Amino acid sequence: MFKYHCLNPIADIGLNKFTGNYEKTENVNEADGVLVRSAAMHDMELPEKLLAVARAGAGVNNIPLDKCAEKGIVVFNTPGANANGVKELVIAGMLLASRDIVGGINWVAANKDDKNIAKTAEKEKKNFAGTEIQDKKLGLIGLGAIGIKVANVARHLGMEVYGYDPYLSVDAAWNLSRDVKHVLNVDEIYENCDFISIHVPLVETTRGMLNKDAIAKMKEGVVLLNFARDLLANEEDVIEGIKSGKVRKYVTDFPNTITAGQEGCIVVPHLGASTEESEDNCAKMAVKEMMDYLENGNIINSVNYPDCDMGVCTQAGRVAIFHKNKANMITRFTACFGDEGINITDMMNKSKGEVAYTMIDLENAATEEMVNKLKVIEGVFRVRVVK
Ligand SMILES: NC(=O)C1=CN([C@@H]2O[C@H](COP(=O)(O)OP(=O)(O)OC[C@H]3O[C@@H](n4cnc5c(N)ncnc54)[C@H](O)[C@@H]3O)[C@@H](O)[C@H]2O)C=CC1
Ligand SMILES: O=C(O)C(=O)COP(=O)(O)O
Repeated sequence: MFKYHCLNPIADIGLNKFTGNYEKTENVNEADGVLVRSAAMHDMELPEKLLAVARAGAGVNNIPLDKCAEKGIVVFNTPGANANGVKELVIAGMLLASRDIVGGINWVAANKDDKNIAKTAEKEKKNFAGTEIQDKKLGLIGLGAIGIKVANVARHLGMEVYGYDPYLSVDAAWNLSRDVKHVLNVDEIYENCDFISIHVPLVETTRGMLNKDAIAKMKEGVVLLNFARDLLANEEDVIEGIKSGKVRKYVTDFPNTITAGQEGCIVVPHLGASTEESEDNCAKMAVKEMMDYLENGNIINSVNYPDCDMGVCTQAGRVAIFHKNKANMITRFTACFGDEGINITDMMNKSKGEVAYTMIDLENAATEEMVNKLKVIEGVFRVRVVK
């Protein structure tokens, strides 16, 4: 029996995929797996028993990835599962920045008791007029699951699209409209685009990349859209840009004390992935990944361990070892079984950066003694008897 805990509400359609072998627990300390959306986990004590964290979503900056890796806790996310939800809101963001739709709606609500509202509206509407997005230039920083979708739909809306992503995957390149201008220097986006939308993960190298130096290179009246993470922008610099007239609007999905209620900022309460479809997709994918890992030891879509998939174990035993990615580890692991005369029928070793994962199928189940021998090998973080 496995136990799981939800740090955020997770869609039932996903949770219902758990079989009778799973039980929900309100006590995180007794959970084998944790499901999470945006709950902050950095200050959380990681329970000793915990084997896996599945983020029902894309961004994992709320999870201590390295700390989890060192404890042999696999962190998963759900690539692409909420990308369409975000894409649609980015398009809405461009439209909200182009015309004062919100101002207009508020005006109507404030004048609801005016018997002549139909007539007055015709006089007032000039105050909420704007521009169109067709034929404007859109620059996308990051062409992953979301960036590609925004690029392709913007082309259909008649925009000229520039894309920048130094790590563009082959899969992404296949899915990207041929009409998107792929630039190799982000400055080309800053210098040419009327709308700039950022879709990269928040990591040390991307933190604060939309700052005053970047803004200085941009066109007068640029619209900035941030549906990725607030800390990707130096928002004090963005506010300066708005005050000076250089930045026409800043559309962000991440309210904070810098942007909330600020003139020129259109702030949405982190609604990018809050659609029925995205929530369902993410929940289903997160639960599937967690079950495959808990039951079979297979890792698919992890952000802190390599993918490693040996299917369902048909042998008597399966052992999974989390360890440092360094020389001579496999020899030492195999010796632990060889010394006891246990035959290894299959094995797989994969690495990701400084960590590695080894799965070993055995003709006989591993004994406690063998597991203890593996645990004391220098560089081993965790040994898990899957079967
Ligand atoms: N507002 C919301 O509700 C949501 C926000 N997000 C945020 O959006 C981000 C992107 O999501 P996805 O597109 O699904 O992720 P993804 O992993 O599919 O795409 C990210 C892309 O950014 C690229 N990249 C990394 N560093 C870069 C750099 N310095 N310059 C340019 N490109 C760079 C990568 O090569 C990758 O193609 C997430 O990390 C998350 O922070 C994601 C989903 C929902
Ligand atoms: O997937 C992401 O990165 C998101 O930002 C969505 O967050 P949420 O699941 O809506 O709390």
